[in-house]
Amino acid sequence: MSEPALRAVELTKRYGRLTALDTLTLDVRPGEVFGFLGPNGAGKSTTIRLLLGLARPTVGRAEVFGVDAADVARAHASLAYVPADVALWPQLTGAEILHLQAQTGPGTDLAYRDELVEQFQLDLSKPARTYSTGNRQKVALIAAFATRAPLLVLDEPTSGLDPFMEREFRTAVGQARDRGQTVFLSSHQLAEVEAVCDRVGILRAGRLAEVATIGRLRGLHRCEVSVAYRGAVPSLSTVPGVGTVEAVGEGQLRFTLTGPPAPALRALADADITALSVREPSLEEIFLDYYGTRAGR
Ligand SMILES: Nc1ncnc2c1ncn2[C@@H]1O[C@H](COP(=O)(O)OP(=O)(O)OP(=O)(O)O)[C@@H](O)[C@H]1O
Repeated sequence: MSEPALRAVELTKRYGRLTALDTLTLDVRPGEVFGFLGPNGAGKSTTIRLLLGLARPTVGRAEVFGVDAADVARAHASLAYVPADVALWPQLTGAEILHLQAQTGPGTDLAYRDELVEQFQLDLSKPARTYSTGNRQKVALIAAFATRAPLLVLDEPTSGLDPFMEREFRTAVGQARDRGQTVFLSSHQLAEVEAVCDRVGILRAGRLAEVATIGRLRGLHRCEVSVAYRGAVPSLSTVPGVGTVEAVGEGQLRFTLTGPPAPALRALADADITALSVREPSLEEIFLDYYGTRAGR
């Protein structure tokens, strides 16, 4: 399929005077794992509801593999969705729910589903009303990952999972990618996005602030270089890309660097450098650059 798995064209949602999503234009390519990152209230769930045809855009449109999101029956034939708050039929057991979903969804790989039940250590014999939040999330994730749907849409998929289960989740996303499925997941967990996503979109107060691969996102941001030197102090203050330079001890300097390192390396080559280390920003530092201090609308 050459159509994008998901397409948003100037997608906008207003609730009265509040613009929850502001002219979002975005293509998610078939086969990629796309992370949609943003703090509480940034508009992630609103975007997902619009992409799934669960809410109507004020302006713009959304498509799933070229099908208008409003054409729910056709659009949903090629996707599986796990909402942020999973609701299950309380009187049915986990096994009965998985059976029901396999019969009504876009087709399920039953052998793989059994493997997932093992991986996620889910007790299928219990009625869903006795399941914890995390166990309800597991049922929905297992049902979604076991489908052959070309697109998986996961809203805050690990919010109820413990760290061990988060690891299983990451494995399952990797297996989905290997099978060629597209995964679109929203998250405010940076480590998760960093671990599983090919590209990430950063949403801030309803607007898309950036779309980039994890590597490029880091490249756009400053890294921190520490050097030890003998003799004359390296002259860096006018070098392109070099930001703040600070002396951190006898014969030691630390400076920030943005963009290509060649000019800084040339400047350092003229000094007698005895040690050099480069620290890349963590995704958390990049995230904080976008949101200022504490994330918020
Ligand atoms: N039905 C609604 N009516 C009015 N305002 C709404 C409605 N749904 C969402 N909003 C508002 O739209 C904004 C975006 O909310 P949304 O739930 O999409 O954010 P989010 O990024 O998913 O946040 P979280 O991470 O907390 O789930 C918020 O200010 C929210 O209060």
